[in-house]
Amino acid sequence: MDCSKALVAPSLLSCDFSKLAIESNEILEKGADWLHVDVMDFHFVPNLTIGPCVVKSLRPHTKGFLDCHLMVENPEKYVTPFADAGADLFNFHLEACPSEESILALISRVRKETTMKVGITIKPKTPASAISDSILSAVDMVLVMTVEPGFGGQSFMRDMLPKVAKLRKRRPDLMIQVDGGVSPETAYACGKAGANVAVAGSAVFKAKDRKLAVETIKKEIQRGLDE
Ligand SMILES: O=C(CO)[C@H](O)[C@H](O)COP(=O)(O)O
Repeated sequence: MDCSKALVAPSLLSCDFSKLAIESNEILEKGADWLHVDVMDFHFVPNLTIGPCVVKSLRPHTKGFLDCHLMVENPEKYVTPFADAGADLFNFHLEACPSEESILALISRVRKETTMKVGITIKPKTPASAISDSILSAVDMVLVMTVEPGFGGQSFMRDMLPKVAKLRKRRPDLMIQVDGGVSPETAYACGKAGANVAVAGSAVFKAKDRKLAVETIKKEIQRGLDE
């Protein structure tokens, strides 16, 4: 995975669920790199969204990279269901795990039992230092939330960017994703801090010109990365 290249992962949370496969493929044709799947269980966050059955239904209809962000308690229970459903990336929350050992064990299990890439996510109140060096060197990606997880359409938390910069300094070769309130206006700062993967829901799916929105976010992330 090349972290010097800007990627845009539109959040399917903001698409029309009745046309999930159509919306997914259309946004890929318009330049999106990945499809971001927001999995919420109504316990870890106060919302209930997509589960493995939906991912399994979508899988045969798209070749898109399914970047699954699990906002769930007990993420270890979801490894087999998401692997069987055809997820490409299993990204779980640090806050959902009781200890560093349990996180490292879960990462190893995903690697041993599946072909999925693995990521770790931190919520706004969790410092970058909560991700130990062992965890940081074991994952393919870190996601720094730039809103409180649970809902699309919230305002971007610019004060999360120093966390991105700290993580980028600790692992220059890592994929770093930002999620929440990312738009053509906020993307440059994300790239400048060191994030190379932008999740964007409302800024893409609610845009009049979705292609332009994807292209602009990607261009702005890349401009920040290149500076
Ligand atoms: O993880 C999420 C919410 O928990 C969503 O991916 C995120 O909020 C994207 O939506 P938007 O770009 O509209 O903020």
